[in-house]
Amino acid sequence: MKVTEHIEKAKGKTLFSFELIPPQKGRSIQELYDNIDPLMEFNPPFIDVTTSREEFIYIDREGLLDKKLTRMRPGTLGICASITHKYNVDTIPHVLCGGFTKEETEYLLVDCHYLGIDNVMALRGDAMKEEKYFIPTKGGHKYANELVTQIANMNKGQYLHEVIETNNKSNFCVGVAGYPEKHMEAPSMDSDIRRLKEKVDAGADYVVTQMFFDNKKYFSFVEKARAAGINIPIIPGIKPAAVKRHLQLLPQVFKLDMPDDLVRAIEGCKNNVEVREVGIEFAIQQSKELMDFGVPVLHYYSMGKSDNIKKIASAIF
Ligand SMILES: NC(=O)C1=CN([C@@H]2O[C@H](COP(=O)(O)OP(=O)(O)OC[C@H]3O[C@@H](n4cnc5c(N)ncnc54)[C@H](O)[C@@H]3O)[C@@H](O)[C@H]2O)C=CC1
Ligand SMILES: Nc1nc(=O)c2c([nH]1)NC[C@@H]1CN(c3ccc(C(=O)N[C@@H](CCC(=O)O)C(=O)O)cc3)CN21
Repeated sequence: MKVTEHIEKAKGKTLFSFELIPPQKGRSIQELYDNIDPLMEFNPPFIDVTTSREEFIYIDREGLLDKKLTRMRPGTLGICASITHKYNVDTIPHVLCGGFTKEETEYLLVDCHYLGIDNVMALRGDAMKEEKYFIPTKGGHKYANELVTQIANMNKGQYLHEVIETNNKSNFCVGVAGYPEKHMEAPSMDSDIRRLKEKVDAGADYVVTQMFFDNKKYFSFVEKARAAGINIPIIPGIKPAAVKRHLQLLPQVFKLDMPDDLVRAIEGCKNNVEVREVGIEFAIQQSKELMDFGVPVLHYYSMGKSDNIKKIASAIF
């Protein structure tokens, strides 16, 4: 079922969902299941599975470093199919521009369609580690709105190069990313909102936001989006702070501000066990306020261990 249908069916009740990152290759899918199991009691209507970019690795061959390009966390679609099969829940693969040609994206979408996966999250994706800025893959898309257009075309029965037109159309519900604190590369908030509107006009059905810690940023983002004519659901993404290192890392990696009361509370912690508790308590308060605002879904970036997400969900749902 589509995300938008889940939201309609909930009739104003806030839903719970979360996001997983595939394990490093060579590891077991059981690790993922162990983190999903404790969260299933909160009835997530859907679970997102991220797609990781390829990266350069360096292999030491008797003193000479051999540079190889590889995807360290493959398996997004297989994980989606197996989670749906095991838990009877909708899964949403993240589809990226970076690292994929348009043809490869088409094959992936065909696989999704055959598997009965009818939601995809369409993202440009991050720059590779050694790149300062995102460099489009040869034969791939430059911005997420182009990817949304490709998916929307498939929904019309139009495949690449117009080689095939068919009445057996896909019917993907398409999610896109939104940035309450502006995307790091966008020159202004207004231009970023215009870019978001382009994705919506291309066919996006809902937005999931980048993580944020200050709800005021989300409320103001929703207001600006509505004023710009964006009328689709805007789902807040929430990441509980969990380790002291997050004080530097999260603002640096995701270009966001942390409220001073949270910063002070984390600074005052003696160890990461305490930080985890502070992060949980903060996320509970944040989630409660968002729920009162009437958000359709609270979407948690669990990305690994789920014990903190379970505590938050227990307090909220
Ligand atoms: N919020 C989320 O749920 C997730 C976000 N991401 C990350 O989001 C980041 C970007 O992905 P998207 O938001 O999908 O990219 P996007 O293509 O929508 O936007 C990327 C940047 O380019 C700008 N832009 C967009 N279209 C443009 C155009 N035609 N001309 C000039 N500038 C344009 C935007 O303002 C933004 O600064 C990546 O770093 C990605 O990995 C990844 C996974 C999940
Ligand atoms: N720029 C960007 N890239 C992404 O892949 C991404 C977003 N933003 N925002 C939305 C979701 C959330 N994602 C993530 C990815 C990793 C962590 C995470 O747990 N990161 C490490 C620190 C970051 C690092 O080491 O680079 C952590 O310890 O929390 C959280 C959310 C993936 N998605």
